[in-house]
Amino acid sequence: MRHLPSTLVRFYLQKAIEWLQQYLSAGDMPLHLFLKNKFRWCSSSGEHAPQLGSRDRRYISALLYDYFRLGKSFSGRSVEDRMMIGFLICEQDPTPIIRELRPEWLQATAFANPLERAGWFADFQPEDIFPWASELSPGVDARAYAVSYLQQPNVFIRIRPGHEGGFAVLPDPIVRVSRHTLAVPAATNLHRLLRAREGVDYVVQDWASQQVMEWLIEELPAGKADPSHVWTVWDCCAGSGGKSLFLADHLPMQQLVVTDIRASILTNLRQRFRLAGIRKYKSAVLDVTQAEASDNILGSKRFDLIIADVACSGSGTWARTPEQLHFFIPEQLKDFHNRQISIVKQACRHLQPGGYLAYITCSVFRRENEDVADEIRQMGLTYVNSTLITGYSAGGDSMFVALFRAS
Ligand SMILES: C[S@@+](CC[C@H](N)C(=O)[O-])C[C@H]1O[C@@H](n2cnc3c(N)ncnc32)[C@H](O)[C@@H]1O
Repeated sequence: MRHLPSTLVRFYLQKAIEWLQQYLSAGDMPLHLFLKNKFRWCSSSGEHAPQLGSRDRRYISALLYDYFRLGKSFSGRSVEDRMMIGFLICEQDPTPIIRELRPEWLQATAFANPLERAGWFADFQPEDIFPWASELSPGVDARAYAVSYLQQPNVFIRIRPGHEGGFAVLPDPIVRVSRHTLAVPAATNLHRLLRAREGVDYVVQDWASQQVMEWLIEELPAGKADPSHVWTVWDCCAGSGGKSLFLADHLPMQQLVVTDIRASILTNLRQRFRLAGIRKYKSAVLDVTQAEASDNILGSKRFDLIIADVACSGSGTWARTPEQLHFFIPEQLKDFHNRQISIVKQACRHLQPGGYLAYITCSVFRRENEDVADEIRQMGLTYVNSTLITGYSAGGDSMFVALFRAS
């Protein structure tokens, strides 16, 4: 149990509240970027700004993140109370701050887990954290999902096939989830712990994302009837290439095309592909909703597998970015839904007869998952199967995947 001087504790709280107000009026930029800019400003503004060491940054960041982890719960309380409650519930050792600022709550620190600590407050209801339960996909446990916000999710590693040897002995705190999946608490310095090379021997990929791809490989004829099939694949919203990297490691491909609307993310993808030794692919910046632009890039090319890991609310990952809970309004789901339909509609024009479409989201909302899947059926594709990966119960993200086949 560390001791912090009273003036320092009060300084952390004052800074966190001041920055919270600035952050809320700045709009919905990612909190980690806002904090990065703030810390950079502090270290470059000389005597006009407070000089913050790594411990100071840790405490101020935790106060802000924990405030957002409460979601819509404790909404009748003051900002300062909510920040203190969040810190008490979500931090492993909240005593240095609580002892100084809310000594009357110290009893609650005797409980080990966040939910028990939260339950110590009479005005806490887990369901209040995430009050949009009626919008969730069937199969999402609203309470378990809401409670998952109280803890920072783990980081997951996927060991690339053929590179397992370097992971026979795992240093603390790395935990083996399965043969190819490892978990570590967020903010662990992996490069210091592992000799294995990131990007070469392993990639950072969430558990849910790995589960989705394992499920997909099993559902495709490659996993079942026809292991000799060599695939032509278009990853139309490829991002930094997590899904394509998985496919390249597990599916025989004769052609891989990756596109994304953002040039910057494709730069990242190319770097990851280079490290992974993947050279046989084509990449292009493309807004898939634009038919003419797609035709310019793809011509009349048709694929036997299209991965549409579409832009979505990202609600399956919000325990990593709890500030999103604050900014979310359910009306946004309509826009996401419409964008998803228009991506899929255009992408499907490049599907081979008999080819497969994998529709993927990192969302827990029915509007983005089952409702879009229903509309894909109405477009004339045959539904094969779907699954919801409820990563909130495994300390990771949650995702939805539905597989369709063109006639
Ligand atoms: C969920 S992310 C993809 C993650 C990626 N598949 C992975 O596993 O690393 C969705 C991506 O869709 C891209 N995107 C959004 N709208 C798009 C559009 N109209 N056309 C193409 N890409 C789009 C975003 O830039 C984002 O990178």
